[in-house]
Amino acid sequence: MRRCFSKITDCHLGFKNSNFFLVGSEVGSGSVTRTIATTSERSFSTSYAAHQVDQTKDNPVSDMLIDSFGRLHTYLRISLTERCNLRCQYCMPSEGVELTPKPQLLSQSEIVRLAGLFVSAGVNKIRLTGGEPTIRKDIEEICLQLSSLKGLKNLAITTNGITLAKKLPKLQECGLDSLNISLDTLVPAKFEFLTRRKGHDRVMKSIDTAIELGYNPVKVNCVVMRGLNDDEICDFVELTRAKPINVRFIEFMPFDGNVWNVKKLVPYAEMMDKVVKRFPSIKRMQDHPTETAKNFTIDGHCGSVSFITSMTEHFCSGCNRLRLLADGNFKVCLFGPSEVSLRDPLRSGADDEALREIIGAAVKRKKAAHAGMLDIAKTANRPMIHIGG
Ligand SMILES: Nc1nc2c(ncn2[C@@H]2O[C@H](COP(=O)(O)OP(=O)(O)OP(=O)(O)O)[C@@H](O)[C@H]2O)c(=O)[nH]1
Ligand SMILES: C[S@@+](CC[C@H](N)C(=O)[O-])C[C@H]1O[C@@H](n2cnc3c(N)ncnc32)[C@H](O)[C@@H]1O
Ligand code: SF4
Ligand code: SF4
Repeated sequence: MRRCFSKITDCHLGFKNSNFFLVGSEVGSGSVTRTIATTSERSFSTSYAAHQVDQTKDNPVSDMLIDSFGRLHTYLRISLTERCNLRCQYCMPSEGVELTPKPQLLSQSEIVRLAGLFVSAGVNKIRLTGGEPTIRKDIEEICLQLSSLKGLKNLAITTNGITLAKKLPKLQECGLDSLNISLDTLVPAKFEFLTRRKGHDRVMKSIDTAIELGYNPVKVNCVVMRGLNDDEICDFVELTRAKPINVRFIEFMPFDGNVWNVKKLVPYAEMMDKVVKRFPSIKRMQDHPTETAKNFTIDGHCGSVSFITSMTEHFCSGCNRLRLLADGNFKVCLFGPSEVSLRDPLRSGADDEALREIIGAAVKRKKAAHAGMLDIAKTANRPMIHIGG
């Protein structure tokens, strides 16, 4: 994706006193180089500057997508369905979740209309998620229509990969640019335990199909849980030696109905200790300031490794994400319970301007960061399967 560095040029990361820091030369200030963010003090006074790198010149970000901390929201996650063909323990309760009746879910044309509104305001990346987005029957048509939106630079999907191998060639033709596939274990029996369903071989096949079709990197999302799959961290890293994949270890997050407790959380620092011992050449890469992941390379590996540290080192100061849920609710933060319906005004005949006002007001109410770890666990929120990650 092409980036326009409208205010900051020549961004790079440095490393000092155990902190990575982002340095940028600012246009219009005599190219003065200064530290604009560190991992320990990624403060909000600097986040606006860091965010300028997320603007594209041909699709500038309108006020509707800028929050009260100056964060530019250029990434929209759309949940296409609340249903899924797996039942992952970390995502949903064993008894399943309450499903919104079909007529109350967004139709294809409603999704495209709302997405068009966001893209015309400056969103340049859309991720389809769910539930499992690939089980939606009209997914190809949705991809085709979204990928045609002027100003959209990247159409991505997060999927469990169960039915992906068969569907991917067509989805690629319909404009799907990037792929994240979830896989938490390399052991088939454990997969069945974790997901309460069979299908490990199908997910592995989907990863290989995605590589064959030229997706690079194929991102592999692995939620790490103590006593369940933390013994497989180095095996996942080993996979990146020969496969052009980016394995992303995700800290286990609490949501309604999942099996989270603090003892099951494996903190980033602990995961990293394991990896460094076995792969001492691991090196931090330059991260984009709005990314969820901290990214690393290892000598001799054609893939890479990342960590998504929502629980122990949040990345809220660089947040550029908004969420449209399958029932048409708009959610400005993954961990925030606050939601507003876009479906209802849309169905009552609201014009684009009225919808923009509702969206803009919700964005302005977005908080600086999420609550502390244990507070998140106590906050009322939906199950993850409704939110889509
Ligand atoms: N705390 C937090 N976690 C997020 C956010 N967005 C995604 N995640 C988590 O990151 C993990 C991977 O999510 P993905 O669906 O692959 O999305 P992504 O990390 O934005 O993917 P890329 O666009 O490829 O970087 C999941 O556990 C998500 O719940 C966010 O805005 N905040
Ligand atoms: C909710 S799923 C939806 C998309 C698709 N069904 C899938 O599994 O990839 C999106 C992402 O959220 C991650 N996820 C779900 N529950 C989580 C939790 N409790 N903590 C961290 N990540 C979680 C999944 O592993 C997946 O990568
Ligand atoms: S993580 Fe994805 S595959 Fe697993 S239950 Fe949730 S929505 Fe389904
Ligand atoms: S927790 Fe909320 S504010 Fe923080 S990165 Fe995620 S969506 Fe953004």
